[in-house]
Amino acid sequence: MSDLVRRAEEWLAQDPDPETRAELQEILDSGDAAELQDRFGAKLEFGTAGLRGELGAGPNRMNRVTVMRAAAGLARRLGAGKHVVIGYDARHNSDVFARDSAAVLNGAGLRVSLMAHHWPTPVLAFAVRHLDADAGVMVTASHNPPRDNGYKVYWGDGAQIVPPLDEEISAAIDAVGRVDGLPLGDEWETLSDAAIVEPYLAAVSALPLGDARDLRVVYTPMHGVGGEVLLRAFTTAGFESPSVAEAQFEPDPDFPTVAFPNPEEPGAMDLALQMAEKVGADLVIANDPDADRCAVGVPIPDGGFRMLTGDEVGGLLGEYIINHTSSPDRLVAASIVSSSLLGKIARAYGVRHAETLTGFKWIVKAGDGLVYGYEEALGYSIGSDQGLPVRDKDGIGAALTVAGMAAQAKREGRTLLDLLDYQAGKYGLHATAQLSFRVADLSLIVDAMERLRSDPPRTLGGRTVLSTDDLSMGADGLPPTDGLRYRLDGDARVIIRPSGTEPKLKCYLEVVIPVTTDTSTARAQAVHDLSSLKSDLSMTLGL
Ligand SMILES: O=P([O-])(O)O[C@H]1O[C@H](COP(=O)(O)O)[C@@H](O)[C@H](O)[C@H]1O
Ligand SMILES: [Mg+2]
Repeated sequence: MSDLVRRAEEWLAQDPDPETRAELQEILDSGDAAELQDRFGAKLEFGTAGLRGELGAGPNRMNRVTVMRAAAGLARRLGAGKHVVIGYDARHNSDVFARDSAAVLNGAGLRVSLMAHHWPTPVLAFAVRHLDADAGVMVTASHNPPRDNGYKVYWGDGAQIVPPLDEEISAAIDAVGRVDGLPLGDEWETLSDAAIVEPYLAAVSALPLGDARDLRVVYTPMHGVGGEVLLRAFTTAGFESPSVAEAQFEPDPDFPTVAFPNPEEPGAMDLALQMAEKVGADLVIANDPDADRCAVGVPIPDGGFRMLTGDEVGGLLGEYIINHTSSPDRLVAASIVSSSLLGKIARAYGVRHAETLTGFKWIVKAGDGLVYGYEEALGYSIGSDQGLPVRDKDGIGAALTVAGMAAQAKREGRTLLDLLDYQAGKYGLHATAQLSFRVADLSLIVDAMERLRSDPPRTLGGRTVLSTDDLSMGADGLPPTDGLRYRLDGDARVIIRPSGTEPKLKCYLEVVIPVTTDTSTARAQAVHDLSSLKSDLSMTLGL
């Protein structure tokens, strides 16, 4: 306890933020050992997408001290004279964290370009390469709850950092002394709309979008920062401006109309779907709050709309991009927790295919010639024969490409659902689902993984487990990662892994059903099979 108190007092003495100082003083005064342990017994580490955590005082929270330390560590690892671009979303304190980072980096002798406004994550990822910078920082917690914030770090190749670079930066952060002793600079360049958003818009509107433009689109940025840039992207590319879910259009760090600002969460799409019914939309598009994810909804024949899964959109875009590129050494990639459909599509066209670990930082590094990468978590990076303009997932480039594809289908008298049926007939119905368990105590996840390893399930959802891969030992030449993969009887697969961005255990399910009579019979079978897998997994995991 006394050691924790000492660390807390040392933190308090250097914290420039009166709010977190008051919060920490209160904890110290109350002598709340559990709170101190939670905040000072651990520190935020680089996860799937940078640092991410709750706002509040202490090294295990996002706050000005954590951010200044991260920037100082990054500065040490890069060295004076290097150029860093900084972007930020509209969350609580994101702009403050961005300015603190700019001051620390500049104070350490680095050149800094700071976005003039809260723009989407893909604009920052684009900017790193467009400006030929050495690194980038995006202050965002993406789709996490309002109380969180985060720090995505990019290297000069425009992709988020992977090991061992993240470990090297962590070590450099650990070597930072007190932040109140850091030299602060105030000479940085402000990146205007013309300097960065316009070139980004030019790049995404040059993607292979086809030439059909007749489409009625409803859009929501889910209280995040995608709105303005997405609407401009649509009109720049020649589409009519989408109708917007007004109550969610302006950035709002409290995300007032949704429980979680994640298009995958139940209820998050309600407003946009109501609007889509009202205007008779052909397509509903949502971005997550930092606009790197893209969710897609379509009208269904019996009335109403349905959201497509990330894997459904991933398969459609995959075949579309293969059909709209021609370079001989093209490569497409997806993460191992995504559907196996992309691999089958690639094989059918004689295109190279790669599987990577979860996280877009891995997907964009799948290899040379990458024209398309996707993951089930609504993440897509779209390219052309010239490569990917954004080496991270891009919810805006993806939205445009889906719109281009849907408009082309519409011109031919078809819908995206028809395209899905076509793919099911050609490759088999690849149906996927996710089951995730949010926990208050991370040790529950550690225990669940340990139980699975010590007492491996023999069957899941009534299917025999044919083989188990412990991904922590490395599998298929991939770097080791905490996770378990089960291959099941009858072409089914389950992967279980702890999230690297939220306190969640995630299970990714896939069943492949051959289409023998018609797709609706196969779909009904898939729904049944996935739900028995889900209920069996819930029981097995006991979470
Ligand atoms: O949150 P975002 O939109 O930055 O997205 C980040 O986190 C997602 C969830 O990761 P995990 O399953 O480890 O929580 C990853 O799929 C994604 O590649 C990564 O960029
Ligand atoms: Mg995001």
